[in-house]
Amino acid sequence: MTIRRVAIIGLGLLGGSLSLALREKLPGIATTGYDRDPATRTRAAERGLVGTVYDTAGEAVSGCELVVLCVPVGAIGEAARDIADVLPSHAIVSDVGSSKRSVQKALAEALPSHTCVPAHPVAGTEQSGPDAGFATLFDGRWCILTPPDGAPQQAIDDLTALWQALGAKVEIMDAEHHDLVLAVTSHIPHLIAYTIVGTASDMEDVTRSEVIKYSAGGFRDFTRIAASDPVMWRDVFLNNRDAVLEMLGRFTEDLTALQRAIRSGDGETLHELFSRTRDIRRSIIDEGQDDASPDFGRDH
Ligand SMILES: NC(=O)c1ccc[n+]([C@@H]2O[C@H](COP(=O)([O-])OP(=O)(O)OC[C@H]3O[C@@H](n4cnc5c(N)ncnc54)[C@H](O)[C@@H]3O)[C@@H](O)[C@H]2O)c1
Ligand SMILES: O=C(O)C(=O)C[C@]1(C(=O)O)C=C[C@@H](O)C=C1
Repeated sequence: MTIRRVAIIGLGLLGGSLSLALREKLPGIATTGYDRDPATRTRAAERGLVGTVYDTAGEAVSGCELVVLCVPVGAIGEAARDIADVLPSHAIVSDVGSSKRSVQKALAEALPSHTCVPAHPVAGTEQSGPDAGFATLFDGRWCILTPPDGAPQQAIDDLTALWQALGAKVEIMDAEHHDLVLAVTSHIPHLIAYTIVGTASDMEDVTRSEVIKYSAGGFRDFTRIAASDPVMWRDVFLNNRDAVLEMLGRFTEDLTALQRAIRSGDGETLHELFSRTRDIRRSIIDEGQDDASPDFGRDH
């Protein structure tokens, strides 16, 4: 199917970036948008994020071939129900949510007769809202598609071609596997950042000005991640509960082993782990340079 018109529901960081990337890289495609927050709709129109911002989701999806839901994963069901009665029957529905199992279920329940192909562009920042988006966010980044069994190949191909045209590399994955992988690579790192910054703040009596004063070091990296949107991340943890809890169990065991090594003065264990993790960091950097990743080296 030729995609001529794309509706974007949710005009924050991801919706805004997707709209700007579409407008810049695929200018032949018309874009429409809706956000449930009136102030966001006004700002999105001022920034020209999409061709037309509508006051209802129904108007935004009218006549489109593709709808992309760019809302927190806990709001996907509601956003899909909002358009269910007016969505053109041939339209493909996708999303950008950070967890995929619950999204797949919510879409199947809300839109049983439509073609739904969930997606997750693994690219973002700690910013949110209609001013946060930028057109190059997806350049050289992975976008993981998690089509349910029986999804039409044509729809998968159309979505793959679209994300590739926006600069992303596409991978197809089972939703369950996606959630397990992302629990380790994205969700638990965020949980650790939220925890360490929370712990430091709870210790304010002891640390007070030192937290600010010395935050140019490793702690500063954690504060960037811990500044990420609270609604988005609340929803990620509630919607990827099983995978996060499973991986958190393994993480806790490894942390306990390190605790034991420190207590018993086992420097060999510490040195071996730290050498291994340094190699991992170096290989990620090498890969990033090969990809010319756009935000590599930004101020973390
Ligand atoms: N932030 C990241 O780094 C990142 C990266 C990849 C994927 N994601 C995923 O992208 C999605 C959007 O995240 P974001 O960072 O753009 O958040 P954001 O807060 O910047 O934008 C979300 C927008 O959705 C709107 N919204 C909420 N419920 C709605 C509804 N029912 N109907 C219409 N609009 C609604 C909000 O008003 C808000 O403007 C989330 O599912 C998130 O998991 C985020
Ligand atoms: O760079 C960041 O700020 C991010 O947290 C981006 C990040 C990630 O964890 O890598 C966050 C959530 C996503 O779903 C995808 C990307």
